[in-house]
Amino acid sequence: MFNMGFVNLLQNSPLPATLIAGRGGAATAAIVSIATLVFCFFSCRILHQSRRNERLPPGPYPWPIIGNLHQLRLPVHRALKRLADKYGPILFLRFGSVPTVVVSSSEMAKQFLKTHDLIFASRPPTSAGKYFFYNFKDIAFAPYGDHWRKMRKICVLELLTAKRIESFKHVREEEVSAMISSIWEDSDSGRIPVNVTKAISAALANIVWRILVGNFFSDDDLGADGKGFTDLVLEVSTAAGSFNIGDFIPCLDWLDLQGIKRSLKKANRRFDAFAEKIINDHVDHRMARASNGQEDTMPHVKDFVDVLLEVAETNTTDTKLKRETIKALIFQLFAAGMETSADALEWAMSELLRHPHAIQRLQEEIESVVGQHGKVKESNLASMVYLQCVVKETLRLYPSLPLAIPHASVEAVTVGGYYIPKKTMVLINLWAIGRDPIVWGEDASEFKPERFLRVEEHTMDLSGGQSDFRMLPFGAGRRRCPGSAMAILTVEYALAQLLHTFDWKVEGDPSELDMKEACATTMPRQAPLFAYPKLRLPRCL
Ligand code: HEM
Repeated sequence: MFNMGFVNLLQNSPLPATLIAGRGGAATAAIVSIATLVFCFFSCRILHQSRRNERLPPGPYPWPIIGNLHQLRLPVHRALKRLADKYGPILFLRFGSVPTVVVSSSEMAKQFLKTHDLIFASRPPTSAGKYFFYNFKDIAFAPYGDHWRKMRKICVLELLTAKRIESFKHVREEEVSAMISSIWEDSDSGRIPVNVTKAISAALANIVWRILVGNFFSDDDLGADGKGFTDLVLEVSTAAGSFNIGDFIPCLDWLDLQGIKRSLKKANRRFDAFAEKIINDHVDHRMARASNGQEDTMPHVKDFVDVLLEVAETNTTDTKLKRETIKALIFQLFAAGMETSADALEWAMSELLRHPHAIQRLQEEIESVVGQHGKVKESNLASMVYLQCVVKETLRLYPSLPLAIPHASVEAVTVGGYYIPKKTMVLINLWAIGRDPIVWGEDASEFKPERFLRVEEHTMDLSGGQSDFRMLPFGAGRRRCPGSAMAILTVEYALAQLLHTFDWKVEGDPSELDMKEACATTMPRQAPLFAYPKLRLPRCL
């Protein structure tokens, strides 16, 4: 969803004239060719001048029009790491006409996200923000400014507070229990391998949806044409994660060569009707409760839509919310909260399955805290130090958004001795930073939760608000993830329960388990994870 990553870049490689001839005929192709030549001429000149006058960071020479786009391969975070190995931790590229800097070391990340945080706190304009999120009424794609500040304030002070997260404890407990039962059932009591990826995704969708909207997640809610809400999220994610030629070569934007704008607008129309119904239902319930006097006698746990409607009713102009904003937030928080946490959980399970000694150590720890028969409670997690190390190690190796969300500079600035022009897109390669051997040692690519047992690592704060930049799975600075506390709690809790209830086995040699990442918007496994569960604690089901 978030990673305006260049997921379909290679499939959608920019060959404008050919693409157009196929769609609209020779006349359009001729216009595009002329526009392309003119653009090519001017972009070469501008490029040449900036290279001559300013000391830009090093990088491969860009081609006219497409710049360095041809150098990207999937997965993009790996391709950018290879370029960083050649040119250094601050690397200059051009994606079409958009100047782009890739940051690949913790030292450099600190310069961008701490020293010059304010300058890089904006986002580049994207079609997803414009056409799906009601012209940037969301938070993640919104440029730095008043609207974003208001959204951030609402997220941090109203929606994702420690108290609010705690109020949904029962949701996490119920949904994790339901996941455990479904795993056991689907595996025919451990006789057939179960699709762990699917079970995790379903549980996370339910948890996040109930927190957001208050009722159970049903994929059929969206209605008519047989496509469910998950399909819609996938559709928008794919469009948002695709390379939209128009975002990078503005003179071709109007042509919508890949149909991305059309697809985003269509998805928005479908979602809008659905979201209107959600909001109307909430308004009706609130009125009914108020007229029955229930608000005082039977206070209920407010979901995020309740909270947003309350904020919308406040009279301060500072926080007054438009309906479109509520709709944009519903969709974005669902996608942000669900996909990322599900990815982290499935990678943790995958690595643990390859490392039986780590599973054993974890199970011993959990048992020592909750006993042999009890269920894990969220209040137990603080005593499970090794569990915390496993989650940190997973996020170090598998940051769900490997390139964060692109940042953009609001003014020109010099960083590390290099000139960074205004409106430069900045990609922070979180994946490369977490695997940097200079910081993490020669075994940086290996899964070793023990490395976090040292006090220095164990006390490391992952939220991105502190001064530690050795790993940044949640980003850092002003645009850091506001959902990190909720994410860590959910992942730790679900993982502890999965390991406490079952022993796990994969088909074949566990060390040979396929660990390739998919080229999606976030970074899930390429192949779903299948494993056999064996019940350890019958009374837990
Ligand atoms: C393991 C789970 C998660 C990971 C790894 C993760 C990671 C990230 C990262 C890397 C960013 C971009 C930071 C940047 O641009 O520098 C981000 C932004 C964001 N995340 Fe998360 N996230 C997770 C879970 C969540 C959850 C549970 C929520 C809320 C329900 C959430 C809401 C957001 C929002 C709203 C933003 C945009 C912030 C802004 O632009 O100001 N995330 N996340």
